[in-house]
Amino acid sequence: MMKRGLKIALVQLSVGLDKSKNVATAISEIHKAKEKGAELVALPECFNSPYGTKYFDEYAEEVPSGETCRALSKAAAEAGVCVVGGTVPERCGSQLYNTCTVWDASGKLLASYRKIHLFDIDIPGKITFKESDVLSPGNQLTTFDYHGIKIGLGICYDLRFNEMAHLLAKEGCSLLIYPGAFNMTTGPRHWELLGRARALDQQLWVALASPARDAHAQYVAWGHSLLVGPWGAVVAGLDEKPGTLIAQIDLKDVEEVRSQIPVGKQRRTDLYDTVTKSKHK
Ligand SMILES: O=C(O)CCC(=O)C(=O)O
Repeated sequence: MMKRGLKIALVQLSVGLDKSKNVATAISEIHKAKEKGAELVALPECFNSPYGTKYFDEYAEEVPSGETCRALSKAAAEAGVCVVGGTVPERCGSQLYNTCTVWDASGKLLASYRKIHLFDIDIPGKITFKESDVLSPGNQLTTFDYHGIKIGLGICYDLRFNEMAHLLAKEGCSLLIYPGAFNMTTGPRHWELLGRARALDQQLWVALASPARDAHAQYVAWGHSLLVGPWGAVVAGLDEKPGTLIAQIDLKDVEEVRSQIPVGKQRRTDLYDTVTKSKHK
């Protein structure tokens, strides 16, 4: 019988300048999460490198041949767990991307997703960030299947784009996973609100995995990794410190809300539509 749920772990890692140490911490937390019963372990955005445009080139690796990918594949196989490998700065020829890789429980690459919406914002006196100074955007929406559940991927700033979440839901996703690293300005204002909004609009589970907060870092992450259910309520969440959230995802909740409040079937697509384009660019 097809499995109806999944126990997932969101690992809120503390990330520093030492790349090998960052990767080693991630691997050790993957094993600990497995021991606590997790079937899928998700890591945060930019978990092998500090987050910042000045770091991406130095920390970048090829996907999937780089050392971080090899370590994730090995950990997934040894622990026997699916790993959503947060993100790493990816080098491909002369381009850099912000990329999430997914590994199945035998260590095989299941999916690879390059952030499609780059984080370019300017809030004077608070935060100015321009990923597009050094990164290129991906051009493809990405889903994968695990234990009979279709899972969609987004990365951080992608969370702000409801059309993307809508298209992933239309592809059949019941869970969207966003490795992310909001900051001390937009984190308290928007992180949870956006996670809940995407879950409520699309009537699916939403998991947000952040690095832990380091008050001395150049970019201070908000933390607060969380899991939102398809009714739009936060089911579990962390504070700003390193930690791991483990929670059960049940497909029954998705089916329940979608049948009881059937907005998915009530859309007036005769008047409007959202269509996937440039899928294979
Ligand atoms: O949207 C935000 O406020 C933060 C986004 C971000 O930090 C990112 O995309 O890496």
